[in-house]
Amino acid sequence: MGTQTKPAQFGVVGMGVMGASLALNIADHGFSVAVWDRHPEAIAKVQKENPKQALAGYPELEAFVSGLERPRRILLMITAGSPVDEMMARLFPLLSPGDVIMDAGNSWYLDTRRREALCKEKGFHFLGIGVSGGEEGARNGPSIMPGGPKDAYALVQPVLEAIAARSEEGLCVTHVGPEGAGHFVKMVHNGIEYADMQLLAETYDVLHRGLGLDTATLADLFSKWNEGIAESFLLETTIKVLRKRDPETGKPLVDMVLDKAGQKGTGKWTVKVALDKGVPVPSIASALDARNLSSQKEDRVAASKKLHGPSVSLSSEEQQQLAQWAHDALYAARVVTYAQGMRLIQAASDEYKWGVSLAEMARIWRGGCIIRAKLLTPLREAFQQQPALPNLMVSEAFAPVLEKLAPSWRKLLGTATKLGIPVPVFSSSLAYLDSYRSPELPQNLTQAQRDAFGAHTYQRRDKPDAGFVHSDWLK
Ligand SMILES: NC(=O)C1=CN([C@@H]2O[C@H](COP(=O)(O)OP(=O)(O)OC[C@H]3O[C@@H](n4cnc5c(N)ncnc54)[C@H](OP(=O)(O)O)[C@@H]3O)[C@@H](O)[C@H]2O)C=CC1
Ligand SMILES: O=C(CO)[C@H](O)[C@H](O)COP(=O)(O)O
Repeated sequence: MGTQTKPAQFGVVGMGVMGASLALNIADHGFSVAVWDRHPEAIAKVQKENPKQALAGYPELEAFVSGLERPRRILLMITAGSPVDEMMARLFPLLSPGDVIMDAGNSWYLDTRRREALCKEKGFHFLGIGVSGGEEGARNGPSIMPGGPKDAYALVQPVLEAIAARSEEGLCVTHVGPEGAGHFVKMVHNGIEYADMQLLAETYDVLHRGLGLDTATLADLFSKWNEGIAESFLLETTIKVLRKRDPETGKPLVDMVLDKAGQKGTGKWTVKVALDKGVPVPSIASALDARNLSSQKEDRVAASKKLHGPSVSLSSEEQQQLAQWAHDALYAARVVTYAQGMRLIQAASDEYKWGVSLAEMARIWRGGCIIRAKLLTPLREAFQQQPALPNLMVSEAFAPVLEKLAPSWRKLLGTATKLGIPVPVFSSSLAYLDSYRSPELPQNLTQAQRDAFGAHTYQRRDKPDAGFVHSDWLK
């Protein structure tokens, strides 16, 4: 296992996929790193596979903590939830005032607030840090979203800045805000990730099943798209996935994958929080529902025998234009998805007085993270020019783009609906755009219905100062 005599500058707890990669990344940048995992063999494995990084591994937690220079900087990269509380409880008796605990997993932001308060009581610092980029990002440069007290951030800033991704717009790390701001932003990042992934899945479905393009042709088409405005890490990943062949059958590997999507919970949290805060995020909610519905495989198979879709063919215009419509709709729907996520972050930042800069969030997402995309550059500029922008969709940069692309988007939806191919995120995103741009919505009827059956009262348009009134609708 091996220990070192000179105290290590940084400690990492958890040698799973992300913890091991982050520890190696930190070591690559010249910091001495001590590591601990509850299973010593996990430590030995990382050390054996990476002899150059010389990680100091400790099977005993006490020795690991003693082996760190003060103030100790300990990053937890373990399963979110109760394991983090358990780990902190084990660390507390071993720490000294001024030591810093960082939780870099996908933790619930209210847990982060609670943990920070608990650490403060005990004289320790606590940071809740969102990390995005998967295993590769953690190893070579993730996007990092740290939240917590600024003085605690200052103690770890050089390390986080050394290991973060760099884009043309700078380092992909910044202090997001106090308390759970970092984990909140990471949660919304994941919500956007769900919607963007589902948009790509819907695009693939319409062009594959609807237009009959095979996976190789789709990969070529998406590669062309990825050279233009639609460029993104998730599109790039989709291309790689579509090109992969199954060594066993020689078929495209994606065709061998069972169509039941899993999830670990951050998408669900995003939707729950959005509901609590009254911020509509229909694109993210539809993506979550799409995963949930996909998991009901047996029901879907049974239903397919009773509920039949349309039997129609595409017009020659649809055959020629569908790919272009899909391209335009993908970009426009993505803008709308990011608009919802940004609105949700703004709402939380206002409520908790976090002072999160949306422009900075767009900047640190430009490299390293799963939702990095070309559109984040004009998105950042939009929030830089107008920090109090009510919604990204009405920005000078994006309003004309949405105007221009919406006709293609409507055509795509029309064609998909005609074919009976589900496009839940494309359609809910367009409904969001259409609702947001409507000065009139039919909720006058909703209010009248509420008042009619439950005397819930309503406001009159012609007497705005009259307050809430009731009518006897049913007589
Ligand atoms: N994978 C990804 O792409 C990303 C993951 N994350 C987040 O990072 C965190 C870690 O994820 P990942 O590395 O993928 O997961 P892994 O399952 O690979 O690793 C989990 C780690 O947590 C440790 N662990 C679990 N329970 C306990 C406990 N009670 N006490 C101490 N250690 C415990 C495990 O130890 P042992 O192996 O010994 O059981 C292991 O080291 C999660 O919060 C995840 O949501 C964030 C961004 C991206
Ligand atoms: O945090 C991440 C990326 O930033 C993870 O990849 C994300 O948790 C995956 O989520 P899910 O398993 O729910 O699809």
